[in-house]
Amino acid sequence: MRIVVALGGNALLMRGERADAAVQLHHVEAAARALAPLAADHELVICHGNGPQIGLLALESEADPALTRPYPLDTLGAETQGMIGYWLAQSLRNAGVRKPVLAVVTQTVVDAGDPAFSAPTKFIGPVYDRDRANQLAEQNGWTMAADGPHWRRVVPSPEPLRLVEQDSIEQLVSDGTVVVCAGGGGAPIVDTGKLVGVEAVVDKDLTSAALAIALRADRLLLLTDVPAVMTDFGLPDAEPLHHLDLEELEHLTFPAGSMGPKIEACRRFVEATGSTAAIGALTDAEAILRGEAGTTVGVRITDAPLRMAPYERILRP
Ligand SMILES: Nc1ncnc2c1ncn2[C@@H]1O[C@H](COP(=O)(O)OP(=O)(O)O)[C@@H](O)[C@H]1O
Ligand SMILES: NC(=O)OP(=O)(O)O
Repeated sequence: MRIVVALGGNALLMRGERADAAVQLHHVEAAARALAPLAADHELVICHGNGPQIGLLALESEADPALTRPYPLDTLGAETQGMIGYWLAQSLRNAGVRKPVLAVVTQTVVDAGDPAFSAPTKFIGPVYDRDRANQLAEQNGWTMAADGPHWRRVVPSPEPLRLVEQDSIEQLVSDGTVVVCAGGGGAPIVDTGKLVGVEAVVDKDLTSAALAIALRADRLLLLTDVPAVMTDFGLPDAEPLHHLDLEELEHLTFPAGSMGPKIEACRRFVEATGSTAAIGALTDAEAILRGEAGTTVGVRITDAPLRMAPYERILRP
């Protein structure tokens, strides 16, 4: 099978956790161990998030007195692709992947007229209390928005139209290379005859869906820090959803900055390919592929019951 996996930025650096390189590398190593079996048996393309990481780089850039202007988000996005791609490529090899592994910096074309440029929704960086968020908004001209009980910076997140390096990725994956690409949704650019970076962070789940469709992938796996899509999420009677078909999706709504884009990515992939997409925990990658964990969207893989036991703590906080 040809599989496109999207790894959540939050799974690589959990909310409230120290952003030290060693902490993140530790999470990347766990991700690599979970993905290594997939790499052995399938064609594998790995995309990753960068929300926490690009926010940190933006803070550093804002605070650097040596700079006339802070680095733009497209450039910081490319930096996160290099950093996380390096960690992933190294950790996949250390996890025993014997195929060639290549991390590539890629660009995602967006529309300069996308309404997202005037309505920021993408959470980046750490969480703050309301006072600190107000202070940063005033100091740096940032837009802040509520993320659960906290506040966080939000930036424009335009629609991914296509990846500039799509054909090269197809070539590499067809040749048996495990490709790490489209990190942070890809460095956002507009194409007006000349490629120019723009101030945005593209959603990596939507980019992964666009790439999975372009590569004619058999599966799209969106791996994050929750074991499944849940009804009444965060409430005591939350229940995991084993399976959703396209019709059911029409009647459900999910939060814009988190589960919403994942559901939309699944919908687009399933609609375009007639195959199966899935959402679940990173550590369950193999079980999700078999349809035994997580939430599948599209063609149902198995009727076996969802493995609930390990998730009790998360499902019923
Ligand atoms: N119905 C839901 N079921 C499960 N998780 C949900 C739901 N609604 C919102 N979420 C949130 O979505 C988050 C995953 O999205 P996101 O934070 O964007 O992840 P990532 O950075 O890993 O891609 C979960 O941590 C959870 O807080
Ligand atoms: N770019 C992006 O979608 O990152 P996260 O997964 O960290 O939100």
